[in-house]
Amino acid sequence: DDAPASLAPLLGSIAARLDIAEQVALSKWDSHKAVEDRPREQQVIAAASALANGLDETTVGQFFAAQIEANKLVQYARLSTWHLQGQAPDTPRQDLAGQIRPQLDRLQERLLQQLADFSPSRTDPRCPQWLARANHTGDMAPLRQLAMIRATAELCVFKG
Ligand SMILES: C=C(O[C@@H]1C=C(C(=O)O)C=C[C@H]1O)C(=O)O
Repeated sequence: DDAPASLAPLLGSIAARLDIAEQVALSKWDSHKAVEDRPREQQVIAAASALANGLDETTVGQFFAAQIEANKLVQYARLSTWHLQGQAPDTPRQDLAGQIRPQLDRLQERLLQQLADFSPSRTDPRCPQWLARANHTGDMAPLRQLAMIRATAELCVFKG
């Protein structure tokens, strides 16, 4: 009952997108901008739908909405910790519009390709178990685990 080979690369790219949330949160700490930016979210989803890769728009929209929700979850958690500490880490910053968002954009195509590759397995009854196993591997930080669970929440499709 091993997961199909297409799952690990998809989860790797989902995690890579979540890694970027750290930089996003730092940028928002500095700028005092809200975590949530609806117009930007709509752009992200529209751009993904345009690439589509043979996937239907509902699937693409739902998948990227989940990535965005997971990304915000990481940001809210980081900001909360930094408020508690009264400071954010003194690490090098990246520019949101000039560097961070272009990085997120560059991940889109890879995510879509990997989602398309995994697509035939989405309706497999073992799908939730494959994901659960992947999301409960020993060494994952609690916040990363929660974010991965959120990001993959709609990946499996239940039929019947
Ligand atoms: C990552 C950001 O923060 C939030 C998450 C987004 C995303 O995951 O793409 C988009 C907009 C924001 O609601 C951002 O502002 O770019």
